[in-house]
Amino acid sequence: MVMRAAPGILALYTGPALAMGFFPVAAAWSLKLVIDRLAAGATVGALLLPVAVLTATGVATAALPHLAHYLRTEMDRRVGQYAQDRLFLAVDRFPGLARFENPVFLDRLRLAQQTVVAKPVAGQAVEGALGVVRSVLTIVGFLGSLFVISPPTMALVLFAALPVLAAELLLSRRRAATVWEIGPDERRQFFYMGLLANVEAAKEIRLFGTGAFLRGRMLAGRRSADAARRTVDRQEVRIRAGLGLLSASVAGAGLLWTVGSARGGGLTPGDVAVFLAAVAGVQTALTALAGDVATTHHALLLFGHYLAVVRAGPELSAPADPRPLPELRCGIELRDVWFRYAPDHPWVLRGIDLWIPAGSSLALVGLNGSGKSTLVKLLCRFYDPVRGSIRWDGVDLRDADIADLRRRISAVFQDYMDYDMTAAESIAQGDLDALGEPERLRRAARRAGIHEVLAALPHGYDTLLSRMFFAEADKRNPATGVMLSGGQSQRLALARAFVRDRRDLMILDEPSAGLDAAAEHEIHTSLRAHRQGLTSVLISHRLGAVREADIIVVLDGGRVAERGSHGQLLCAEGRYARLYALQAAGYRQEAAPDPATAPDASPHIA
Ligand SMILES: Nc1ncnc2c1ncn2[C@@H]1O[C@H](COP(=O)(O)OP(=O)(O)OP(=O)(O)O)[C@@H](O)[C@H]1O
Repeated sequence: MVMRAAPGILALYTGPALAMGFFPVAAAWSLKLVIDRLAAGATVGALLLPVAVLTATGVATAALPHLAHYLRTEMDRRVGQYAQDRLFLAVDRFPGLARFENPVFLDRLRLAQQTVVAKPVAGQAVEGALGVVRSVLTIVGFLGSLFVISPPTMALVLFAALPVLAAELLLSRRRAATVWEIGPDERRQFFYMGLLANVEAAKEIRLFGTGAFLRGRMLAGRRSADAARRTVDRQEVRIRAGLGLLSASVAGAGLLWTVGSARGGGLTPGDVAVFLAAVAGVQTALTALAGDVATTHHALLLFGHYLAVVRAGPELSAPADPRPLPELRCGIELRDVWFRYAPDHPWVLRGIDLWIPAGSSLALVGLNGSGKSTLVKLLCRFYDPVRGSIRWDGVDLRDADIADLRRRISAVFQDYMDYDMTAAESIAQGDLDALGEPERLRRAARRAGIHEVLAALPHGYDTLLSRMFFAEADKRNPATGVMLSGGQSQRLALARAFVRDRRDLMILDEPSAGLDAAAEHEIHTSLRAHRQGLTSVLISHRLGAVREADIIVVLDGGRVAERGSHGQLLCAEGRYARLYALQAAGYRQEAAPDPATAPDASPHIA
């Protein structure tokens, strides 16, 4: 990845990073030559070269780390950008919703974001790998020096190195495993942190006084994650202390031996200097080597999460040779559709058979949890039926290209989005081609009954519908951004669906739940007027809003309990008729004292 994202920088960085491995050995040998020649009364000319090498290595040792640091930082920036792009490209390509609801996958995604995008793990791996090579160069240079002076000392130093390496590898594996193990605790912690700082949650938290309770839960997650980290830290301290003792013993034994040999005339003063530099240099390089191996190992283990996300294939099958999905001419058929969100979850849809003729309006009604929203999610192919099929003019949705299908659908979902963008951009999310077509945006806004509100904003359609991006100084200036009311935001979501004109299927999942009665009436009248051959599926708990639909389907426990027109269902005197009567009675009772002040003219499912 580094080679793809920053090849030039990597090449530049490799040179100084490796060169630094030679410097300690070159400096030690130059020092030996200076000391030995001085002791032998050498001329200035004979001292010049070793002194020059000593000076040059000193200068390079002082300067190169700064250059290397700059190159490393630049490399991290480029790799971070590349990784971020690749990661979110992969996420954007997941066709369905299942991955976003899978906690294990969400953990991987979070770790990938934290370690590869936000932190330069790839750069760490490269630096670690180069560090390993650099340390090996230093160690080989010094071991060679020790071999010249005393082969047994070299063997002793080498022997002491092996436990250091083994221990560092063990620690690195433990640390990486801990990062994964504490995932659920961290997720819990982030959830509560988000909740405590969330403007939507702030109202309930304050009114219900749940702040301390939520904070307690957040801290419990934190304490549990910290306890796991502390265990690894303690293990690390114990192992590192033992290794330090081993290193000090090796250095002490070596020192005794060289001083004794030098006194006996077996070694020159320069040899003693090289020996001391070699023992210190090998131990420093070994510690660095072990640290670099551990860093690289840890970085690569974490990088595995990034690769798992980037390489995760589509969770919905994609046909090798997709069948074209033409304009809807006949209708959409649900054939014995069974669905549950996971194998260990209960069935949500249980054998739905449904025919939605092209050009008709179908309304789905039913109690909470009866499966209405799930059914429309299947129509958009966010999930596939577990059994049965959904056919678009006879073509099973699984045999068509998903992008083709979605191009033919427009929708307002129950949990519609509020975008922190300008009004124009927010509407144009429905069809980005409309960004350059203000008249299309205005037409959609008019249909959704929000045009007047948007036109009256300080910068009209170019007003930012958010207060979150401002500098402190702009905060008091309403022209920099405004907040819409809940109902106005819902109308904006409708405008977003309307701007996707010329689509075959319009899905409206409670499009008017946040609107007042007059607005709801106006929206439904507008929908009827603009339908013109459009096939629509409407979900609403207000039965007054669905009575005009061509077909009304009552879902109960994931099954179709009744179907027919409003009149037919009333005559059948089944569930629909009972619910309708119940709602109508409620309104009659409320409306009786003063019909003019009745809050809502259409009945609701209780
Ligand atoms: N993402 C999900 N994962 C697991 N279960 C889910 C998920 N979404 C919905 N369910 C479950 O599926 C069932 C049907 O939910 P659905 O949202 O389709 O009902 P609905 O009829 O639209 O309800 P409402 O009228 O409250 O909007 C519910 O029992 C719900 O708990």
